[in-house]
Amino acid sequence: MTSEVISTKELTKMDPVFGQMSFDNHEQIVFCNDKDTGLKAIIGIHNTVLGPALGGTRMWNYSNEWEALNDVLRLSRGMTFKSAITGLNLGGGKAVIIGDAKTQKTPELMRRFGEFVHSLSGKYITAEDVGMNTEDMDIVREVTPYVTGISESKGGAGNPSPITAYGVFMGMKAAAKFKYGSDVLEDKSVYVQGIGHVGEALIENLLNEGAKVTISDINQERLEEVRSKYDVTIYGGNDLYSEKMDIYSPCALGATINDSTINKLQASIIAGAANNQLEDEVRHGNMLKKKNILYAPDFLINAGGIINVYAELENYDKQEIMRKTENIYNTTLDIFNRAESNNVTTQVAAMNIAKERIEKRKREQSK
Ligand SMILES: NC(=O)c1ccc[n+]([C@@H]2O[C@H](COP(=O)([O-])OP(=O)(O)OC[C@H]3O[C@@H](n4cnc5c(N)ncnc54)[C@H](O)[C@@H]3O)[C@@H](O)[C@H]2O)c1
Repeated sequence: MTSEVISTKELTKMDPVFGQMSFDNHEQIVFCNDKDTGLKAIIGIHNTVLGPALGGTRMWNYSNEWEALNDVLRLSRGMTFKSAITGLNLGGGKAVIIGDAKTQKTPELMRRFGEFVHSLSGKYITAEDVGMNTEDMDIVREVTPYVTGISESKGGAGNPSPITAYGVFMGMKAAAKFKYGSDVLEDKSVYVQGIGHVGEALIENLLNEGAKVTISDINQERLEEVRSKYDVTIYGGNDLYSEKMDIYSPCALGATINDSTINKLQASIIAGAANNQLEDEVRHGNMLKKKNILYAPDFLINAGGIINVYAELENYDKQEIMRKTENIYNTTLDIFNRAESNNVTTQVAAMNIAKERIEKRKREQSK
């Protein structure tokens, strides 16, 4: 990946850490290195006003350290607002491990990473993200209690992806309600970009409701595998953004909504799981609004995963997880209504609520 947004050339023009464009008053950034296991990781703690900074660990073969740093800065900031808007008592954090998850991830490396997490005494709590799974978190659990997303057999809430997908589905239905007057997705054409853990589970929800699903992925084998299981069409063209569709659902990586794609986009709704979908929150939020494309803010509708792992900390059960995730529907509708009445983008409307909650807690703490 990329730095999803800024080119390395741009990144290296700025001061290495605090001067980065993606630096947004982060509380702490921890660089972790271990020669024996080959671990090179960065933990980003953005904000802990509402609680410990919880966020997954992503393992990715970044082209350089600038890109890894930029990613962890952006992702950890996103977690702060995700937990805030979802009403969880958690702050925002995230970690990235630099390397290829397929060839460089070993139990020793994961354990060593867990020790670094442990050294922060609970200020940061980890979980899985791209390149990680519940088994990896089980290994981290051997050396620290500050980890969530562990297997059900080990007392955890299990794989968060189906819950994330359900939340995205709820957000998408709320968008349909707002846009078309009905939240039924039957016969709506939905393009799911990225059919990984979340994408596949989302497809199941969509097909159950009778939506017409087209899938795309850079992994051809994965496309064939998913098509063999479900009644979906594989996208065969080379410019998905120009296709006629009702709903575009980005479920791969971030920043796919940018100057070039918005100009082409024919969808009337964007609702997906990927983090940081807008390359530039303000500019691209405004462009979507102008084009009358309804954007369901990513950090609002993809919160099912964090609701699921939060259950491990708060000891609530599956029913409560589902209830909280289903509530994403109401929160999303509320955001759309606020955005419309205040004439702001949906991203701004959602961010304002999240920021208000953090500011309120800060005031209470300073009393
Ligand atoms: N897993 C969760 O619970 C969760 C929670 C919140 C947010 N998210 C976000 O949702 C997204 C998907 O998560 P996941 O767990 O399904 O990841 P995953 O790694 O299982 O799947 C990602 C899929 O996207 C594909 N992909 C990568 N680049 C692509 C591209 N340019 N075009 C098309 N496909 C591409 C990959 O081949 C893979 O199949 C990520 O951005 C993740 O951060 C996931």
